[in-house]
Amino acid sequence: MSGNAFGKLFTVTTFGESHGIALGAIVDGCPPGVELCEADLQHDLDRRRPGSSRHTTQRKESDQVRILSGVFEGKTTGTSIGLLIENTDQRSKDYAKIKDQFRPAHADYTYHHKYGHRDYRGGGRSSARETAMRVAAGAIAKKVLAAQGIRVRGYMSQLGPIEIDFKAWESVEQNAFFCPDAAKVPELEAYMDQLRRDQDSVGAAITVVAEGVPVGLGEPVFDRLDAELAHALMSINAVKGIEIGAGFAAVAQRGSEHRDEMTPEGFLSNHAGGILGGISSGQPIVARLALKPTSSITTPGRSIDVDGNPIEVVTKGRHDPCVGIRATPIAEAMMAITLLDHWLRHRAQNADVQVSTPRLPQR
Ligand SMILES: Cc1cc2nc3c(=O)[nH]c(=O)nc-3n(C[C@H](O)[C@H](O)[C@H](O)COP(=O)(O)O)c2cc1C
Ligand SMILES: C=C(O[C@@H]1CC(C(=O)O)=C[C@@H](OP(=O)(O)O)[C@H]1O)C(=O)O
Repeated sequence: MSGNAFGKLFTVTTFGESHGIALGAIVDGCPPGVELCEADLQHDLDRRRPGSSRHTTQRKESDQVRILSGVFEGKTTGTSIGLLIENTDQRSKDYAKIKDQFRPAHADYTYHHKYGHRDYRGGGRSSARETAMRVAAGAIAKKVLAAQGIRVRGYMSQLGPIEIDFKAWESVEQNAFFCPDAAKVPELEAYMDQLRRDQDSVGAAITVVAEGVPVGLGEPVFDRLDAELAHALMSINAVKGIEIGAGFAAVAQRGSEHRDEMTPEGFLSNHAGGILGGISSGQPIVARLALKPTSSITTPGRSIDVDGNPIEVVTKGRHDPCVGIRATPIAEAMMAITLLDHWLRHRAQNADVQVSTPRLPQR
């Protein structure tokens, strides 16, 4: 196992390099009888796709997905779903100059030492191009969850130094940033335009929210839902931090403030982020991701080559000046995959559990 699979009952395995022939995924554990077609996956793939605004990499991929197996007469069969996206716009010559160099903050140095042989074209397997397949698999998970009343959505909550308050879900899909505050978009655009002129990159934060999650998903000890969510979200390229609910702000809170008090009408706050004891509480699950700035920039930086000589690296080519701009659909996908896996596990073990205590209304 080369660490390319995720999940226990609903599992996702991916293959393919950024400049190889194609990317693919094998999705196992999807319940049978789910109506599924390529269009169900394409919407989220289009949201993630490179080259769709001037603020992202200019690599132009249509990311048209094909369902190769696991669907018959428009419905999932319960067997492995095979997915394929062809690469069509590789420009491997961009990487010829840095083939024997290590870009600081990319995976070149670690892949070189781990494997002794690496596909330098586009970073090979280390490229975030791989996340297209997670988004395709995540769209399947979203569809199954939606039938259970569970909805996973995300938005950009910070771009570099610019903090973004949540205003409206409707705004999120109406700009290139997944920004929930339409009034902030011109500031984000101006910041990105200056950043490109500066030949630099910047980090970002993404917030992902799952609503309608029933109480009970998760496991009490090792596979705690928060631990598995952190695993899933941290496995996205360039993610350097995850918060659930209050996250690191909990450090400065007092117990009397942090605890989410309960009334028969529901919880009065959600500092827990919808998870208590590793198990969903029925409140919205809220996670925040910190993404680092892109490593591939044209500002010269010090590094070494494969022979250990000091060099100056300048990475030309087509790169995202802020990788967080395209990360929202990826984060949604990883949350949806994790939740569906736990939803199936919970159903398998606890479908017959009867509790006479009423459940708190969701708010
Ligand atoms: C959506 C997305 C797009 C990315 N685009 C680029 C890019 O254009 N250039 C680049 O150098 N890194 C890009 N990255 C980040 C690299 O893939 C990542 O930094 C690299 O794999 C090293 O892994 P690490 O940052 O997780 O340690 C992107 C990441 C994401 C999530
Ligand atoms: C291709 C995608 O993003 C790529 C992610 C990436 C990286 O290093 O992660 C580097 C760039 O690759 P290339 O130099 O081949 O264009 C991005 O364009 C994609 O997301 O589909």
